[in-house]
Amino acid sequence: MAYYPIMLNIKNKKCLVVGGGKVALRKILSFVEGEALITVISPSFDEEIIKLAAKEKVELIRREYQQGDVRGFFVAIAATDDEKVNKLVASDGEKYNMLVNVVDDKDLSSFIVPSIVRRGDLIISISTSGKSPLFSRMIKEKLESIFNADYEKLLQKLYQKRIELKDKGFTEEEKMAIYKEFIEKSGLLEINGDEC
Ligand SMILES: C[C@@]1(CC(=O)O)c2cc3[nH]c(cc4nc(cc5[nH]c(cc(n2)[C@H]1CCC(=O)O)[C@@](C)(CC(=O)O)[C@@H]5CCC(=O)O)C(CC(=O)O)=C4CCC(=O)O)c(CCC(=O)O)c3CC(=O)O
Ligand SMILES: NC(=O)C1=CN([C@@H]2O[C@H](COP(=O)(O)OP(=O)(O)OC[C@H]3O[C@@H](n4cnc5c(N)ncnc54)[C@H](O)[C@@H]3O)[C@@H](O)[C@H]2O)C=CC1
Repeated sequence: MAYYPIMLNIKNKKCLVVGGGKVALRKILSFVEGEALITVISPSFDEEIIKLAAKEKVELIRREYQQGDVRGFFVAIAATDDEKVNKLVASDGEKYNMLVNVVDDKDLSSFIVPSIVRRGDLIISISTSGKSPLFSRMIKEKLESIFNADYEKLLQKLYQKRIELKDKGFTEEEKMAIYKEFIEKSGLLEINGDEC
């Protein structure tokens, strides 16, 4: 089985995280980036989560997960340290046809979360299909040292150019040549002097 990679628009969508520990925090932070309406259910919360909830759209519900809690959410992440609870969230998600990520079991997950290098709108996503999350993180760290803020700026310029050239009567080939020249001139895709 090969995973199907997508970019989800979660803005103003109700997203649930079950669990209030370190892994939950990481997943909540990525929901915050996506401007989701976030609910977290857990009998206890790490300090960082409590701080985050004070300034972002994060609702904390201090109790254990109860069967059916996933109802009405767009996506849910089971991030507790209790395998049984994570399994219950997964089976609830299946029942209601939802997207569910289970942090300790990729086979029960309808999606898994990649490692990300974010440079504004440029998103480089790395996944090992669940085989080695540490390897994902280390590849991310390597890419972070290569893809600096210049790439974000170049992307913004390319976007401006695309808007500028839209409906101006250029052929696709002509537009591609203009974009390519822009990219080549920047030198940002040259590795050891070679264009990659
Ligand atoms: C399947 C997946 C499900 C999911 O969470 O979506 C999953 C599952 C598991 N992770 C485990 C361990 C670790 N996870 C990390 C880190 C990250 N894990 C992330 C994603 C994923 N982790 C999905 C697949 C990603 C892929 O395809 O590569 C990242 C990329 C994104 C994120 O979590 O937001 C984030 C990097 C964030 C960053 O970029 O910095 C580290 C390293 C660290 O913490 O530094 C370790 C310890 C080292 C190691 O084990 O490799 C365990 C064992 C737990 C145990 O033993 O108890 C399981 C369960 C299992 O494999 O069964
Ligand atoms: N996917 C990933 O990237 C990774 C996954 N893991 C897995 O994630 C699990 C969680 O790890 P951490 O966040 O470090 O653990 P943690 O101990 O920091 O947090 C666990 C949280 O689960 C909550 N919880 C326990 N029972 C609950 C219930 N019935 N309902 C709701 N919440 C409940 C606890 O209150 C606590 O907030 C680990 O057991 C491990 O298997 C660990 C590392 C990385």
